[in-house]
Amino acid sequence: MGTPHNEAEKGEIAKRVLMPGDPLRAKYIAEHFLKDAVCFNTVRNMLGYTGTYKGEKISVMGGGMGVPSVGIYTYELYHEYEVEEIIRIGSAGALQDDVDLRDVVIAVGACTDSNYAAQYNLPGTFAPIADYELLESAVNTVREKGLTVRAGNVLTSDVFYNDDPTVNDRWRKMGVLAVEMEAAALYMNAARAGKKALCMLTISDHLYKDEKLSARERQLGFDNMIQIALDM
Ligand SMILES: Nc1nc2c(nc(Br)n2[C@@H]2O[C@H](CO)[C@@H](O)[C@H]2O)c(=O)[nH]1
Repeated sequence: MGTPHNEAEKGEIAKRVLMPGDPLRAKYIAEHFLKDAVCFNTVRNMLGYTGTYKGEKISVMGGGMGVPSVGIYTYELYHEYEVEEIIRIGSAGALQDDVDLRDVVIAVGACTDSNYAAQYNLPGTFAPIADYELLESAVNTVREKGLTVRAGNVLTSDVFYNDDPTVNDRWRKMGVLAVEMEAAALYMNAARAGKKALCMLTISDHLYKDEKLSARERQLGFDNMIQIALDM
């Protein structure tokens, strides 16, 4: 049957889904970390796979860039495919001096400049937050691996190239750790569906230091985060 964006049949997607932005990373994870991985979606090349890790069924699927894209794919996973947990594994730009390249940032909450929450007609400002059990499990796993983890607020922005150069300074003064473009939509969809979500990010660029990871270092950092998501 499927949906307008996902040709998977019901039952083909596991209860837990890892979600990188880039579908080619979903392919990479399926090929390098999962056993007996089977592709369940090729619509718009937003690749998704289901395989096993240490005997447990798990799926991995790209979510694309930005709130609208992740809003579509995660809504369908929760509502059409009975997915229970979605763990976004992505990358982000650092906003704080004490957040460094290769750090793992776990989004306790996701501030946003997106209008996504307007659909709920709430009498105030909704706080998009991670599921506590997933958060605790991820933080413990990162610590067991001796990696640096920062847990705090992130910014989910709808704009990558902002015409106003001062916006980052204003989020920075509020202690926001990093900026990306998807977490808030995932957290709002999970809250509305009564399901679980977590967003883990590796820092691949720094907005206040002229530092960037090489492609090799970016891949290494991503492998660490995949391992955390699989072992948590
Ligand atoms: N807006 C924004 N998004 C970023 C940044 N660094 C990274 Br990696 N991203 C993420 O990478 C994609 C944009 O390059 C989006 O999916 C974001 O989640 C950044 O400095 N700013």
